[in-house]
Amino acid sequence: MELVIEHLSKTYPNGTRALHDVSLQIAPGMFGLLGPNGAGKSSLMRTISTLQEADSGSIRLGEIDVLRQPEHVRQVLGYLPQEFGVYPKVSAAELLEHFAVLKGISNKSERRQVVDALLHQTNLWEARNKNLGGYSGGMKQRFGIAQALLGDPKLIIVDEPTAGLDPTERNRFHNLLAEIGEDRIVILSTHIVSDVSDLCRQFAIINKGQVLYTGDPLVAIEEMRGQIWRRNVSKDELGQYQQQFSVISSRLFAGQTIIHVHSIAQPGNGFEAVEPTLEDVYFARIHAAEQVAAEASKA
Ligand SMILES: Nc1ncnc2c1ncn2[C@@H]1O[C@H](COP(=O)(O)OP(=O)(O)OP(=O)(O)O)[C@@H](O)[C@H]1O
Repeated sequence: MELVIEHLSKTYPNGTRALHDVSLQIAPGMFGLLGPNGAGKSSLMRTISTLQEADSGSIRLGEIDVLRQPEHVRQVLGYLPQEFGVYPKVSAAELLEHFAVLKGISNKSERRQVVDALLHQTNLWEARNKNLGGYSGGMKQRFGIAQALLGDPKLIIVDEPTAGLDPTERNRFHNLLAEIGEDRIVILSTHIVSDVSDLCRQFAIINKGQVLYTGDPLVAIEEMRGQIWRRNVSKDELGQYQQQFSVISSRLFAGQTIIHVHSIAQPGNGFEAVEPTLEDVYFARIHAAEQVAAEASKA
């Protein structure tokens, strides 16, 4: 089953253009949707999840017309929203049982089996009788995945799931996502580039409601080969370099400022070529789009 999004656009009543002619083709497996804050990721996720409408365009999930048959989508969809609220005074086992009833698993012994299996799969079995209010961020996110997996959905959407998790919990969450992404479509919306490079064989970069790139992360990296250059600069020089070159990122390392420049030709003395990463791809694409927008606003 494929998810095919074509020419999707959405402008909110206050005039904010959140999605502009978005087209994406998503095959089973993990798909990373990468973009800065405000790029339109949540708007797209909510539209695919049938929680809000689009102004124009279409979304097809296999045979289902997502925008016209929301009730069909809901039967095959699991959704972990950005803000996943839980009832603090009930246990994971109780709440999952309750969600399972809502999901229509009416046979008691079947429900028990499903709930127990999900608690094991998400590594919450030991803590199943603890109140959710006492769960850590990572445990809450794993519980979010458990509820999203009820009813064996074909499409799972997770919105910024690793924000705020410590490295161990993030790692554990990655492993869980990789496991559930084996045989269904999992869309992972995030601004954390390494979430995508670790997990996804397909991804897209969106910025200001527009798709800047979509494809395979390894291909995207390969395409940047030979175009990323690094140099150490002093803090005072940074502004000057930004004027002169396409500085796509600058970061401090051991008290020094390291810049990455995107350039097809060797930018000059003191620059050395580096192996590009997905982060370079991401910053280079966003930077190029901003340049185009700046030029257009000048004209
Ligand atoms: N209900 C709304 N009404 C008006 N504007 C909205 C609404 N929801 C989102 N926006 C605006 O639409 C744009 C896209 O927002 P969206 O939440 O989809 O982005 P995002 O990529 O998910 O960002 P974040 O990572 O910050 O959640 C932003 O400018 C946001 O302020």
